[in-house]
Amino acid sequence: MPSIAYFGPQGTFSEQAALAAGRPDHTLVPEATVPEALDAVRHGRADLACVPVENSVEGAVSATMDALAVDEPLVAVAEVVLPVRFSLLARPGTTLAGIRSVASHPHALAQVQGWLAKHVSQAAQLAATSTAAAAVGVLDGNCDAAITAPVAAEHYALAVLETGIADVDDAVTRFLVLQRPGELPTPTGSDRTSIVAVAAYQRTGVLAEMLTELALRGINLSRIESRPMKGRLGEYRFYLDFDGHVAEQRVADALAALHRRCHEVRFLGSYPKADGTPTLAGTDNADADYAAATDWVTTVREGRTG
Ligand SMILES: O=C(O)C(=O)C[C@]1(C(=O)O)C=C[C@@H](O)C=C1
Repeated sequence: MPSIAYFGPQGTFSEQAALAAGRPDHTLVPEATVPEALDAVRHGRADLACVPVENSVEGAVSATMDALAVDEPLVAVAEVVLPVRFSLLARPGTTLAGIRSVASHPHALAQVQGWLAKHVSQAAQLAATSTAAAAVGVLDGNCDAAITAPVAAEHYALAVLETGIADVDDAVTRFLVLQRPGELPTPTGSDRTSIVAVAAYQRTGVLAEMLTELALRGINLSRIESRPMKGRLGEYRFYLDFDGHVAEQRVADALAALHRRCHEVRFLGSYPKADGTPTLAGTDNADADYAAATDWVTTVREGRTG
């Protein structure tokens, strides 16, 4: 039976995202960390991995960004965007006033700072590997309460002290569903392409050059992040998300240009956008425009026209 590894244990937002990915034939396999979920796919223990990539409040999930840039390449085949509101779970009988420590994933804690300051300001905040791992920590007696996904209450014998917690009402997290490189998803007209590019650092204006390759082809950039290369200061990987599918000529053309300009380009997938909004493309950049232009150059080369 095919399987999806997700950032677990049971009861995380990542599990919810894996369930929402629309693969009812896949069994769900919890992994303790994002790199382990990705490695499960790299090493053939799972067919797909579902991991968080960015949150509208806290930004990039660096564990995911870093793990996607190294080791065997994986490519995204889908994205899932979930609204993020949290529950506060504790052992039965615990009161808000009695909570001395509250644990969660750092991303989750960052999204509820206002609520914690107002309601449990006395509690020390502890980092857990995930929201559900924090719930396990409460059961194990390592902390008094956990900030979790609401669904965690169905998996762990803990009391729900509060639910619907969010400093930002409309907060969302975006997850990627990834597989080993293989057949690409069919273009839908509402697609996103993700890449990681390592620029030639010593060249002045190199980032502007890279972005110009997209802009000239009418490609809409939807996200740019940088992460350090780790070994030295001043060297970065750039993560670019942009509208369009590599099957479209303007995107293929831009990728080829980036490949020429950069030390390294890693393709992270072309996949349907979760919100279904149509691909934004400037004028004169349709496949037919590229085909007509290529035909014309051919006639010039063959001496058939001026
Ligand atoms: O711990 C979880 O439940 C996760 O799926 C991780 C994660 C994250 O990394 O941002 C996902 C969504 C929420 O924003 C908080 C935590």
